[in-house]
Amino acid sequence: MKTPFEQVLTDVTAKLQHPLLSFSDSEKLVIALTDTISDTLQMSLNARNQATLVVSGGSTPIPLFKKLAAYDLNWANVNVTLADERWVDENHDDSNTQLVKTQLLQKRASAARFIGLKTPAVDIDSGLDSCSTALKQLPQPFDVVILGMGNDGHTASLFPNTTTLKEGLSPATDKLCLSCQPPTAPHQRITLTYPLLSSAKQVILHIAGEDKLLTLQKALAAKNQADMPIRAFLQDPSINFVVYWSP
Ligand SMILES: O=C(O)C(O)[C@@H](O)[C@H](O)[C@H](O)COP(=O)(O)O
Repeated sequence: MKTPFEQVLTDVTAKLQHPLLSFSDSEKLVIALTDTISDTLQMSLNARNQATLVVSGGSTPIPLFKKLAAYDLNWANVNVTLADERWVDENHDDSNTQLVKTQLLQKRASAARFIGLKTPAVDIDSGLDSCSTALKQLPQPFDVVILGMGNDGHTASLFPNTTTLKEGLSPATDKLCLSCQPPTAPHQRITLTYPLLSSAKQVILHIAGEDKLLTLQKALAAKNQADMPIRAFLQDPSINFVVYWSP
């Protein structure tokens, strides 16, 4: 007899068009995900002598960052950038740049080349051009994109029902990044757009907790992407997208 929660997991797995890897705890997930990321980066280093890893902010990836930082890779040839950034200076505690520099770019990974999204521009919209120029210098498609998800269905800084969301999710946009003013979260944000994120060789949604699995179930139960932007990824069978979940 399945518990109600096991039924949610079964339902989500059945409805997803992409694989869901579930782990009994966060530590096991982090070990498996670190192996996947480092193998993919290593393949690219072998083939092209460089690799690009795109990471998200939030609290979920912190144990992953710590583990990855100690991994034996030629980090000097690895580019690291962000799926999104809050429009705050690096010394602000909400800065994703600060998070990545203090949690990921340590130990062996301190040799990696970090490309941030926050610029010295006076405001966010004036910063988009130089952000886009920096992103264009990175080899594309990216090797690995790690996304998180909020319980409102946002991912990166593609927030529900925001003014720039339609363009951010449009497969036809030629923009690499956009600004976003989330009504439900602090700070203006810069986010990479859906076509850029989703074109990565490997897109990983890293989520933890029963609440996130229920959010995923809700996202799979209807179609409107403006209400839950994560649906853009869930509904696209052409992308290489995998969900990693632990309680
Ligand atoms: O910088 C950010 O806020 C993000 O990139 C965002 O999309 C994050 O991944 C989710 O909000 C999940 O955050 P948690 O991991 O804290 O739940």
